[in-house]
Amino acid sequence: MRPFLIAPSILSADFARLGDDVKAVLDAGSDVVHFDVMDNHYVPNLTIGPMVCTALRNYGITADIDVHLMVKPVDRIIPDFAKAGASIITFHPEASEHVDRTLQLIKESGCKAGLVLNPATPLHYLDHVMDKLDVILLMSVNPGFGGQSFIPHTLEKLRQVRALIDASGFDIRLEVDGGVKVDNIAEIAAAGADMFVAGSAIFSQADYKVVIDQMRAELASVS
Ligand SMILES: O=C(CO)[C@H](O)[C@H](O)COP(=O)(O)O
Repeated sequence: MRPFLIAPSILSADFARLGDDVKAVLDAGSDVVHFDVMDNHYVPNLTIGPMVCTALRNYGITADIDVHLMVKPVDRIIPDFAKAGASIITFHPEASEHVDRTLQLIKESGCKAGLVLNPATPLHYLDHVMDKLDVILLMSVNPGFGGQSFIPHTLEKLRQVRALIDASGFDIRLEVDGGVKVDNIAEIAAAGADMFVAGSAIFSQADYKVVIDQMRAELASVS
């Protein structure tokens, strides 16, 4: 398994001082900035777009930015996010008319590409596109809001996707998003995840380093 990556979801960051907050969470030892894009159409919430991604890059954020598109349609916003400095772009297959074409568009834009599966979305969406995926993101809550509880059946889904990835031989990250905390991250890693999105668990704490160190200590116990 590759090194575990911790990706704070800036959905729970302080938007009034976003640059400083993102810098703080990276300085505290996290790896990747998870950037949640919601359109009040595909999901019932409205967040941030490419201009905010550009602003973070202009502010000096050099870490990978993992853009999770919860928007429909997806294709027309992809080149804008690539220009804005996205490193990874993931989308929900139900939000794309042509999943293969959308994956290709992300790659042609120079970003890594991934599919996101909601808690009730079947794994068959992965059929025929494994060779085009850099990331598979399993939602462990229904998308739209931070601070929800981890849905336990995600553990079995993670085990199934881990087996699919290992059997495929492709180099694909298995990311999980929603309700990830210090007290469940080891169990989630043991089920096969290697990239962990955590919003409220990190940003609700006064000292981000304490909680990130605790997550790393939990992950160290997983072989
Ligand atoms: O995509 C998301 C919601 O759609 C968020 O990234 C996710 O819920 C993370 O927040 P938390 O760690 O607080 O559950």
